Amino acid sequence: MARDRAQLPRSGTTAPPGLARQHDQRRTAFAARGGLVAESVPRAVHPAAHARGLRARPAPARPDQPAVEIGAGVVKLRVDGLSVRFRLPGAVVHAVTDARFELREGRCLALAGESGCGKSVMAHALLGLLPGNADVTGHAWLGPLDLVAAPEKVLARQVRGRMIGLVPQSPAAHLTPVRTARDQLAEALRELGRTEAPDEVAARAGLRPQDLDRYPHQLSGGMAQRVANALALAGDPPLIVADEPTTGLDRPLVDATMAELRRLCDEGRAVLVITHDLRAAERVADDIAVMYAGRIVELSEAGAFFAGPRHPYARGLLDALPTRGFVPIPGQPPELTRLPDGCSFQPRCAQATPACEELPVMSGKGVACHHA
Ligand SMILES: Nc1ncnc2c1ncn2[C@@H]1O[C@H](COP(=O)(O)OP(=O)(O)OP(=O)(O)O)[C@@H](O)[C@H]1O
Ligand code: NI
Repeated sequence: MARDRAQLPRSGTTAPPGLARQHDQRRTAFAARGGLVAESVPRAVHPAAHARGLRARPAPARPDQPAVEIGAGVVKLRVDGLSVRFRLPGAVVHAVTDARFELREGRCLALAGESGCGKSVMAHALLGLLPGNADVTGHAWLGPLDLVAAPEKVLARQVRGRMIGLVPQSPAAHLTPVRTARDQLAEALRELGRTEAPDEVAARAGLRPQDLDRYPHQLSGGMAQRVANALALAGDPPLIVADEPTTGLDRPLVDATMAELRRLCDEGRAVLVITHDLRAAERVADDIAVMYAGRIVELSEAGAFFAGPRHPYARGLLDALPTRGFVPIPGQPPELTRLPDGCSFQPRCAQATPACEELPVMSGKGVACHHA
């Protein structure tokens, strides 16, 4: 994965240290409660609802854009024109632009793309976990509830942990260092009003009772991952968001984690897995969404995607895999503060023509490219 990371340069801007820290504190508080944020988390750490009140530039409306229909099953989450902007002094980061996709029960959607393309920001937008300098527009329908418009109280009491479980990026860093895994799981269960014993929930995530006696620094990467999974599953949510669940794991653990996510799907949950690792995605995903510079540029069923991706960027990502030629994509992603007007991939694209000066619209077949 270090190799995958090396091939996939970070795009866009980096959050100033203060903002990044604020963001991390909130994620930590969230993950330490098993993807649950109860009222005990200070309000100051939850400015997302406030941020939603300060909407900036809405994403351009696009009535011409058809919905991409993939897969069967009941829709659990419908993301419709979701955009996220971060206000920085003198600049605006276009982190996510006009995202549209559905998560269905029993299906796993993998969200792939180079580092910095907006994957985690999208996940955090769904959970109301963005910092105060974020403006979120569009909709994310969880049944009749629009997660974008929902007040923080509703997200905290009804959504996080109960409806949507988050497996955070780098789980070890998100556990409270001074408390055992059992303690943290017990607290999450208590806050969710669940009566199961921590050992029972942990067993479902592949942990032995003695593993729960450990403090975070005593957990291996794989065990910390399982503790994070157990925390995310504590409230038995129908929808799971796993943000890079395999980063830093060796291949057998990657396989085990993906098998676990697959099992969650097969039990009827809807799973969104964010990953750099297309090989891992291939093992678990029913559908693949490829993001580039904040936009979803291809959305396909996994079988069709791996047989022949249609967007030139998606092809580039596959060709960059060690198993598929190891050919890196030339160039760098654009700064998210200065996106080109047309296709963002155009400067790196071998197929670019003058037509690419115009923004390609996502087609009904799930690809946003003038040449697909
Ligand atoms: N609080 C913030 N303020 C300003 N910019 C931010 C903030 N948080 C994230 N960003 C920017 O938003 C963009 C998308 O970040 P995001 O974390 O979603 O990337 P990612 O696709 O998850 O990457 P990775 O694979 O490295 O985790 C990046 O350019 C990042 O620097
Ligand atoms: Ni991320």
